[in-house]
Amino acid sequence: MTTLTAENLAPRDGELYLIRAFYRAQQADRLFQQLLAQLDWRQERLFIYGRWIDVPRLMCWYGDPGRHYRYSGVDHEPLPWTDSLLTIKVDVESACGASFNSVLANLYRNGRDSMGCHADDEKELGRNPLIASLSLGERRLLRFRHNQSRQKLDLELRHGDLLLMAGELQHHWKHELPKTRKTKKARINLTFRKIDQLTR
Ligand SMILES: O=C(O)CCC(=O)C(=O)O
Ligand SMILES: [Fe+2]
Repeated sequence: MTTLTAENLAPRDGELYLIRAFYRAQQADRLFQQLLAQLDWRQERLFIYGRWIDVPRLMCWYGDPGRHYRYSGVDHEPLPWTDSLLTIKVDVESACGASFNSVLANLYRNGRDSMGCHADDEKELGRNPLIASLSLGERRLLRFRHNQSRQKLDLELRHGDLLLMAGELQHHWKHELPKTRKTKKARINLTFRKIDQLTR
């Protein structure tokens, strides 16, 4: 495990820190295998233009009880933390000096799986959220685009890398994980988040 000495990679309007090999290969291998086998991976579906579409990846949501979160248009109650997720959470928290109460896990089974362009700007995350994103398995491209200038920033996320998104980033940039023909192998991504309890 390495700690934060990174420079801000965002050219403007936000903060992006990339810690390469936060977990070294061997430990990253072990975590990848554990998460792949142990997490409760689910196929979510979206109702678009009158029909149900499979989301192009598997997902699951873990966290402290009561930390509801909306994704794919559905309100989700978190699953209870697993040992592996708790271990990672503690490591990530000490690296970035912040605490998290939930994690969204995504499994991209191969290069055909993807995530569309979005910002993590849900109200529950607060105004300028810190989101810590751990990559395991195949390397994939994460593409950022600035809302006004359309400036593009591509980051290759590799096995064991930790990416921190902070400051105003979610207000000014969107990000996506495009499909690719370069790989047929799987990648897991964990995004640790702090969800405020909103009164509803
Ligand atoms: O898989 C990734 O690296 C991106 C995940 C992401 O943007 C999200 O979960 O909000
Ligand atoms: Fe995101």
